[in-house]
This record gives sequence, structure tokens and C-alpha cells, in this order.
Amino acid sequence: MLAHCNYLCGGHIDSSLTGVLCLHNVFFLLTEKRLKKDLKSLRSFALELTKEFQHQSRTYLYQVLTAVREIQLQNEAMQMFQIKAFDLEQSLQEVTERYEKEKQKRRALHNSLVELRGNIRVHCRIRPLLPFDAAAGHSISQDRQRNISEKVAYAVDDETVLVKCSRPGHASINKTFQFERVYSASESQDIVFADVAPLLTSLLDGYNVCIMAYGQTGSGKTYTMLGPQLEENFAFSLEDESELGIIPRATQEVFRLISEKPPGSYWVEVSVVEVYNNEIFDLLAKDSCGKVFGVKRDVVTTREGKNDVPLLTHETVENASEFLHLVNKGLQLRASHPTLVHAHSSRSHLVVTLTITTIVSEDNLGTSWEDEQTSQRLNKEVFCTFPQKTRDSKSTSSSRASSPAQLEATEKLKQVKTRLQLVDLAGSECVGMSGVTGAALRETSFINRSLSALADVLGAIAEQRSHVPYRNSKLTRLLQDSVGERFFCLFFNNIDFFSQSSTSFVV
Ligand SMILES: Nc1ncnc2c1ncn2[C@@H]1O[C@H](COP(=O)(O)OP(=O)(O)OP(=O)(O)O)[C@@H](O)[C@H]1O
Repeated sequence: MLAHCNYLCGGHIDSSLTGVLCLHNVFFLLTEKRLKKDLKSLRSFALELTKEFQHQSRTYLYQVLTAVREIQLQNEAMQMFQIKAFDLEQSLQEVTERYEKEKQKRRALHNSLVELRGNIRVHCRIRPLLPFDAAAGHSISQDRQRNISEKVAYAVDDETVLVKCSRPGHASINKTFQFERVYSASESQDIVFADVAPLLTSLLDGYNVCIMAYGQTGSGKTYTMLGPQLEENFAFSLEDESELGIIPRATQEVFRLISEKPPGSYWVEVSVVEVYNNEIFDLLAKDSCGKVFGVKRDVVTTREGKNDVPLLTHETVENASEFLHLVNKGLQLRASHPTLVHAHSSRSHLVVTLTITTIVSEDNLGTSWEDEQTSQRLNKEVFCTFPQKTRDSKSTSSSRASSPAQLEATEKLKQVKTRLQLVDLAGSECVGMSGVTGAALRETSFINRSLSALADVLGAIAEQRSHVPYRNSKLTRLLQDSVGERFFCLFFNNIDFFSQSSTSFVV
């Protein structure tokens, strides 16, 4: 090594310098060796790293390829789904079209069936014997006392009533009367309403519907139409459902049927009037403080030949509770008077009217009501074309969400009105039996006269006479539009067990 250093320095290096150089060389050689070693390990590390990198890239590439494949598969599946969705959409459209056609057929069939059963129908309901009938101290006439001990009216079957008729000095005879349906004393409000409900479907199909309860005082008319009436309390609530009468049930059903229709296409207004002593009183009229009081109104014939009650209050209602609230208010004002037969005898005819306005597109006017006659009638009855405002000033509905006045008139829309009239007639009376005198006797004579005018009208319609004597009483004028053309009228002839006179009306 030293010789090697000397040789490099040309032999001029002294021995000490030579030693240093030698050391340097040694150090250099050692460093070179270490560097070579490091380089080698670095190279093998780089090799490892490359291998690792290649492995990882292969893995990632595989994963990317798998993902791409999956995406391709998903795209294919998506395309399949899109094709299936398109097919389903098409078949849904076909089913919807078929459903619409079937619905129209169903509607036509339903109304033909209802028509086949007759436009005017009379059902008879027998009131059960109640504790107050025989209660001690209940003041009743001698005739009645005698009859209470024995049943006079029976439901023979669900179409026949047998009445035992007896007159002083004559042998009693049995008479049978036929009705479309007879409800025995044990038949519930549910059963009675089941026969009313189909008519309400027709109401939304463009028919006017009128449901009336007729019978002698205390025979259960108010119970049938409204429900049980508590002592001095006229409030009917929706709570005890089983006891509810036709008026609250029909309203619930009407709102249920409307809820199945497109929102905002129907709206309901209510008016409550009583016909007392042949005068019409608006039971929803309000004074300047908003307090309800009865106001006399008149019925007039319009140029189109329809009957109208100018200034009559029509309140818009959105549900059965709102409706019942209004009816309860009106009932507070209804004339009642105790008679010997019934402590809360109604002395007036109560007429609750639900006017249902339907929004129909002009193009659909013919198809919404499947049968041609109905659509023709509705075409005649159309009141106006949007966006004209049609409400009378008494209406309170302009702010309601469901008010069609708020609808954007994108197509020609028309309003069609149908009416549901629910009538609790005043009790027909045998003056001797009810024991009325003075003003009450005058009331009774008005009640009996208006009931016979109603009987004359219905008789004329049933016999299809050319002249129908609507003008003989305010009651018949008020009901004229509901029992005129394209209507269903259902009568409940209420009788109690000892009734002998009430069947005469329908015979
Ligand atoms: N089917 C029935 N079931 C149970 N209670 C009844 C039934 N029918 C009537 N009532 C009850 O009989 C009583 C008299 O009935 P309601 O007031 O309905 O007679 P009405 O014919 O309306 O009499 P009015 O003509 O004098 O007003 C009431 O207390 C009523 O709750």
C-alpha cells in the first residue's frame, strides 16, 4: 500500500506524508467498499420496490377492470330495467285507461241500477217502544194509552208492514202495506244508512238526491235524520257513531267520496232552512256581530225556470265536523213545541242542503258523466266558465285552499252543481191525539197542509202527470229542483208501534 502511494506521488513523499496518504487511501477504499455495498442494497431495494409496484399496479389494474366490468353489467341491468320500466309504464297507462273506462261503466251501471229501483222510493221504519211511551205521569190521550198495551204495527217481512186498525165501535181489521224496504224496531242506524249510501255515489255522478223523513209526531223522524236528541240539547256530535242519523253520516260519506277525487275539484256549501207556517227561515243568517238568527226568505222562480232563495246563506264546509257545527247552530233556532205525544216536537220542516260544485274540464263534460242524458243535463246546468267568479256574496269560501276560484285556468273548466237535500219533516198530526190548541193548532194545520202538498207533488211525479203542483206550498217549491229531473228521492216513513195514521201518506 505504502509503495503504491509513493509510486503515485512520484517517490517525493516523505514518510509521514506517506503515512497520511496511506490512511486516506485506506479510508477511501473502505468508504468505496461501503458505498458499493450500500449501492447494492439500494439496487436490490429498488428492485423489490419495482416488483412491489408492478404487483400493486397489476392488482389495481385488475380491480379497475373488475369495476369496469361491473359498471358494464350494471349498465346492462339498468338498460334492462329501463326497458322493463317503460313496459310497465305502458301497461300502467293501459290499465289506467281500462280502469277509467270500467269506472265509467260502473258509474252508468250503478245509476241505472239505482234508477231501476225507482227514482222515488219509500222505506218504512218502525220505532221501538221506548221507556217514555209508558212512563208514569207522561200525559197521553186515552186512545193512545189503550194502544200502548198492544202493538199495532209490525214488520211482517222486510217489505211488508201489518197495521191493526181499530175504530171505536168497529171490529179491528188488519191492513198490510208494501214498501221498498221495512226496518223493524230492532234495526240500527247503520242498517238504515247502508241503503242511503249508494245514492250518495250517484250524487257525485251528477244526480240530485233528496232524503226525507216523514211520519207522525214522535215516530222517530229526527232520530232517523240526525240521531238521538238529548233533553233541551240540540247538539249532535260525531262521537257516538253508532247512534248517528242520516244527515251526519251522509255528510261524512260525501266528504269521503270527495277525498277520492282530485284535490280541489269539488267543494261543498251548506244551507240550513226551516219551513215554518209556510214561511222559509234562513237558519244560518248572521247579524252584524256574527250571531246566527233566523231570517225570513222567499223562494222565487228564476228566468231559467229554477227555484231560488235570494240571499240565502251558503257556508262552505271542508269536513263533516264543520258541517255539523253549522247544522247544530241552525237547530238551536228550529221551532219546537211540546205536544202531548212528544216533549220536543219539531214544528217546522228542516231542510239541510249540501250543494256540491264540481269542476269539470269542458272536454271531459261528456265523459265524466258516462251516460249521455246526464252529461246533456249537466251541459245545460253549467253555471259559468273559469276564471269568472261565481260565488254569491254570502259565501265564505274565497280563502279556502280547495276553492276552485284559486285554480289556474289552464284549460276551459266548468262548474256543475248537484244538490243533496236532507229533510226532517215536521210531524203529521191527528189534532185530537196531539192535544194542540191556539197557535200550536195553527202550526199543525200549516204542517198538515204542506205535507199534503208534498204528497200531491210526489203522487203527480210517480204517476208521471203532465202537471206537478209544486206551487201549492213553500216546502214543495223549495224541494222542486231536487225532485224534478234526474233525481233520487228516498222517503223514510217513520211509524211507531201504535201508529195508525202514518202509513196513509204513502198509500
Ligand atoms: N229507532 C229508534 N231507536 C231508539 N230511539 C228512537 C228511535 N226512533 C226514535 N227514538 C226516540 O224517540 C223519541 C222521538 O223521536 P224523534 O224526536 O225522532 O221523533 P220525531 O218524529 O222527530 O218527532 P216530532 O215530529 O214531534 O219532532 C226520541 O227520544 C228519539 O231519540
